[in-house]
Amino acid sequence: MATKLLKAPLKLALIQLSSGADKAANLARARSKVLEATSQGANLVVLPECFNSPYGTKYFPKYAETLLPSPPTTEQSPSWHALADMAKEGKTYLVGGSIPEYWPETNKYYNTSLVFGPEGKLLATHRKVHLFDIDIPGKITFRESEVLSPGNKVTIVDLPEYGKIGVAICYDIRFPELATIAARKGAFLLLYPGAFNLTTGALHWELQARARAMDNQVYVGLCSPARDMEADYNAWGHSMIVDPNAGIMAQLEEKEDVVYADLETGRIEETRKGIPIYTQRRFDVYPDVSEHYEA
Ligand SMILES: NC(=O)CCC(=O)C(=O)O
Repeated sequence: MATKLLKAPLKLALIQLSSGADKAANLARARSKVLEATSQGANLVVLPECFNSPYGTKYFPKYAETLLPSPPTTEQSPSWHALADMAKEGKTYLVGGSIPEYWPETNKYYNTSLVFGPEGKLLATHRKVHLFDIDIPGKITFRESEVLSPGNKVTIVDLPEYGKIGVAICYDIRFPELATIAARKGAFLLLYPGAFNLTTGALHWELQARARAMDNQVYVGLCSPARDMEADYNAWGHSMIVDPNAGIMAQLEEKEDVVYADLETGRIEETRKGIPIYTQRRFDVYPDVSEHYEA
């Protein structure tokens, strides 16, 4: 029998973390929530975008950490070490949301996600590829590119017991090519730490999650910070997990909480058998976006 994309049942947990200005307090809170999730049996835990700081261009330089040499020292990157320790303590795979990263050689900042394995080893790094630059008059203007530089790769991480996952950050979800490349390279799950807001969250959060699942017939998880109406940026919340048929498995409200779902082997194959878009593509009519990507 052909191997399934998801090789073993997996409990996924998304932590809709409430964080504030105190980085050490944010890291301690993240640790307690990660361990709460692993005590419930989670094998893969996800934190939100900018989980260790407020979200906003003025905060990126203040909270940025340097990730080289690898591993960095605790002074260079307390978050790197906190995440590695959480993963090891909870014996879990951990997608560490994202943190602002500073790259001294080029004097550039990035919005970066660190992925750790159950032994506390760094497995992958994803720098947000598409920067959140939008202007909806009277509603929201935001320009990450005033401070940040974009990453330049698709991130696919192999979790040996389970299979491959695609990791990207927030606004990246609006660019379906990243998702399609990861899925065509064998990912069973696409994860997006992300902080939509009250305008775009209401418009598109659920739609984006379900669309990426539907297009690619894979599981999708979106992990938001909890909403804080005292903060400069009000996150949408509503962290959610979607199945390969684009059905919502579980979704939170806006408060701090953890959302879980049991991902089953065979669901992707069953979905693709029923609606076989996966084998019906017409690469003689349009290009395969994954063709030139080396996993
Ligand atoms: N942090 C982000 O990238 C926000 C993206 C967002 O709100 C959107 O609508 O897209």
